[in-house]
Amino acid sequence: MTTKNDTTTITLPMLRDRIDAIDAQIQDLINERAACAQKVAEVKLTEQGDQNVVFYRPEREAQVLRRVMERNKGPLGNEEMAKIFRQVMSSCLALERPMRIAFLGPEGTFTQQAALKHFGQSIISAPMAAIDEVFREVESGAANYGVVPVENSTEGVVNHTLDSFRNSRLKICGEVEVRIHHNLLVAPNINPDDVTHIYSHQQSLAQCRAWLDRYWPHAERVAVSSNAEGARLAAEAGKNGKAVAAIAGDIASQLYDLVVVSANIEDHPDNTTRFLIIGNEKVPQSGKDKTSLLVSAKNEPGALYRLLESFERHGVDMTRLETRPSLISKWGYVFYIDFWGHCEDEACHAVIDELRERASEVKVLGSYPVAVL
Ligand SMILES: O=C(O)C(=O)C[C@]1(C(=O)O)C=C[C@@H](O)C=C1
Repeated sequence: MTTKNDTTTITLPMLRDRIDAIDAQIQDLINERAACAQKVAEVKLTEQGDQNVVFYRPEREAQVLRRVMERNKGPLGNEEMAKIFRQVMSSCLALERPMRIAFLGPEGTFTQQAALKHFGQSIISAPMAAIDEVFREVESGAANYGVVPVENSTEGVVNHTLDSFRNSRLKICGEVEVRIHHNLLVAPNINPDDVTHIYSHQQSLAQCRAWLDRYWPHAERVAVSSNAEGARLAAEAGKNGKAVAAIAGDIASQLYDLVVVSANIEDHPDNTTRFLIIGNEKVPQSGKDKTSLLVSAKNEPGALYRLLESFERHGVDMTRLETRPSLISKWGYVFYIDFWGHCEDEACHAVIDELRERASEVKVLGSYPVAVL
């Protein structure tokens, strides 16, 4: 190989030598960074005392990743570069204190994928059987943080998650989005043409409704607790020669050794789920934040209008408004409101103060950095 205007030949061994030298430099620098993180842990322990030291700092991580993307010159893309730094920080944090992360299990769910996307690979995974168990695990201190699904771009909100915030003191300290690709899966010994039942989580079945109506109108759809559980059941059934299929993602198909009959069967190609990170601490401002509130309106004419008017007047941009039954009075409702900004930003603070005067209850569920990756 020769370069333009240059007669010097660049050989493969030369390039590999150069890569080896760069790798050695990167390795030294990563270890230098890791040693810094260890020092950070010592400072945190001295400043905060042994009890309740907060090692994980979502606002700082978001700032680091945003800066990585802003200064990136390529040829690696911004996201690719941020993913590398995501893992570097994950390793550094594990060196400070390994984080136990509870998520809606079993192993292989999209929620696990979200946990790994948000925290990196260096975590202790704690799969839970249900959303309220994730909340309990974090409340009890058995897990440092939890990850739960909150809304899907095709199917809307995950009611269980919203309802779990009612009686919980946990705070939302982050969000993460995952593109959801579904596959129709069977055990290797099963002929797909024989399939009589299709197992998956009810949300996943709904996200593939049109595809199932078209290609599998006669197979019975069976809702189970998660799509990974559906994959496990399909694998078990296959061992007994039963022609059962599952709808699940790539991780679950690999985990349970299933064969992909059809890939990417979701009805909407941009099918995305948003997950929340829940923890025990409030998160300081990161410079680009969102806030989530739970608001009980007074049962009187114009009550909702007066809540919304406050956002408009202070120029605070709402991103979501959900209504759920209040569970206290029949036909009473509570509202889940998300908006841009941090509860300590002046305008957001003013809105929250006004809502407290106008609503019967306002609970700040958390202010947290907008998802970076
Ligand atoms: O800055 C800190 O507080 C750190 O602990 C360092 C660090 C990092 O590796 O950059 C690690 C973990 C935190 O969640 C945030 C950042």
